[in-house]
Amino acid sequence: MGNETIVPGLGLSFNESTIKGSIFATLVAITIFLVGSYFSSPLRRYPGPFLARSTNLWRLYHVSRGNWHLVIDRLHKKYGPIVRIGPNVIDVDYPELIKTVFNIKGDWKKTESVHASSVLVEGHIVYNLFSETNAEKHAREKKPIAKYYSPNGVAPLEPHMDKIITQFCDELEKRFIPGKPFDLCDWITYYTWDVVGNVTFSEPLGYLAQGRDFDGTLSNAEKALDYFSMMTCIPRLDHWLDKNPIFRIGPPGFGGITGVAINRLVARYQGADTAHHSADTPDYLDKFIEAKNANPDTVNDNQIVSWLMINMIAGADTTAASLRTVFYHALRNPQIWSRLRSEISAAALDRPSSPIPYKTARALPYLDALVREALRILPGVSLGLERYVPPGGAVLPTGDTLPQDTVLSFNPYILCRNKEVFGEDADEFRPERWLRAEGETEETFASRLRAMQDADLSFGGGSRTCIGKHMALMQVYKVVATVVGRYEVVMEDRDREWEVVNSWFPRQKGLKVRMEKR
Ligand code: HEM
Repeated sequence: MGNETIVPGLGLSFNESTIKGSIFATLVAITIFLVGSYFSSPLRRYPGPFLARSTNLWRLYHVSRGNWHLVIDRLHKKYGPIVRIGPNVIDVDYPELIKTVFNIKGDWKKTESVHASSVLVEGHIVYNLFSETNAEKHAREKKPIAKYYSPNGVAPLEPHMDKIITQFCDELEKRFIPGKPFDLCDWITYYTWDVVGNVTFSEPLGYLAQGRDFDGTLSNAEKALDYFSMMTCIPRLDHWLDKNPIFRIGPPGFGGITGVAINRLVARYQGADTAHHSADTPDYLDKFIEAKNANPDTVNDNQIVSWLMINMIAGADTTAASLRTVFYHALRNPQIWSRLRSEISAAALDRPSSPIPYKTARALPYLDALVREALRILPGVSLGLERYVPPGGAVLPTGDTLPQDTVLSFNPYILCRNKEVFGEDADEFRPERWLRAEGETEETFASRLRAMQDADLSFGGGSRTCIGKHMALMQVYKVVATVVGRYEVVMEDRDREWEVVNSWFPRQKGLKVRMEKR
């Protein structure tokens, strides 16, 4: 008999040689599994880290560290345009494939990687406009409301945004002028969440007024997004964790936001929110009720709550991430800020008494270049957008055919840095790349611009393109133009890099500024 290990309390005893034997058998099994999956996969010819070929845990580990964009960038620099990042997943840097994959037909289906951002209702998982992967169900959910997010659909929302931009400026002036340093990152978050509240319910959610995450929603959202980002790697895990009907082990739920959505819906039906809501300036809740009335057989109140929630969950942090990038780079590079200021002055927009109209802001070429460059250098989604290869397989630019159901991952962060499209300085922040260069012919510029636009996946593409794009852009252009027109803003420490945590949406921290009125 060898040495025995006794587990107190359980009355179990293990023989030392049995333990060693079990460890050895487990190691052998793991090795056989790793080697087996390495040699048996049709993707074995594609380069990538050894562990990534056998398990998605490798990717999950890196995504959980919040620096996936840097890891995948390094891997593409090392291996080239194709990197195997999972047993059945390859990440590709082929802008020429975007039009084929992100098409209107939707035959390249979204993978289950987005399923975690759903809810469990009475034991059933309920998907939303973002996480629904079934093309027919997705179309049914999108059709009744798509028109409210088109450029014409968002135009009537401008007064709602004006109200919040005015409040944003008032709060900053009251609290920080003259010259008191504050973190612009936090205030941008309060701004975008309040805009979403106001365009959706005609009432801000209250973060600007309170100057803090008073109800914990913002920090809950951060934790939920961290969780979603990890579940993109092994979506099945979510069934055991957050969607476990017996014992839920997930991130904090969106109970607060769900409560807000339900309460506002009930208040609207009862006419109890007339203190802030007027039919003259309709909001999304009005539109969703209109959609229900027009489609009584397919739209019910649960659907309305789902649409309301998606506005908040998908609309605020994405826009905040992009807006922070605009300000960070404009403030870090004094020549960018000064060129922007000159453009605003030349357009007679200095010290505007009210928020600058979207149409005016959109017509400023340098501001436009700045926003495009910010969306390029750090896209609001910097994880891979995954699609299944459809029946019949797919041919890569290399000539290789990929079998049906292989997962192709397109990371906007990578595609937006493609040197063939964006130039050798693609890693640098340079808004001028979006403008016609000196000596460049109109035709050359037009074709260069088209190539850059075609490679830009910052809002996704095709049938699953971002529904909130026009709303997000309106928020961004208007507030940047208004702030630059009104204030002198200086970054506290221009040499200090900020911190970027790449969650489902990138989260930046550390943009300390001081402001003065112009
Ligand atoms: C600058 C801000 C934003 C960025 C960078 C952004 C980015 C994206 C991207 C890349 C996708 C495609 C995801 C995929 O293919 O898997 C997407 C989809 C989506 N976005 Fe946005 N988004 C922004 C703002 C918004 C806003 C304001 C809303 C508010 C409604 C929104 C709602 C959605 C929805 C519902 C989808 C799924 C659309 C579908 O599958 O039909 N987004 N977004």
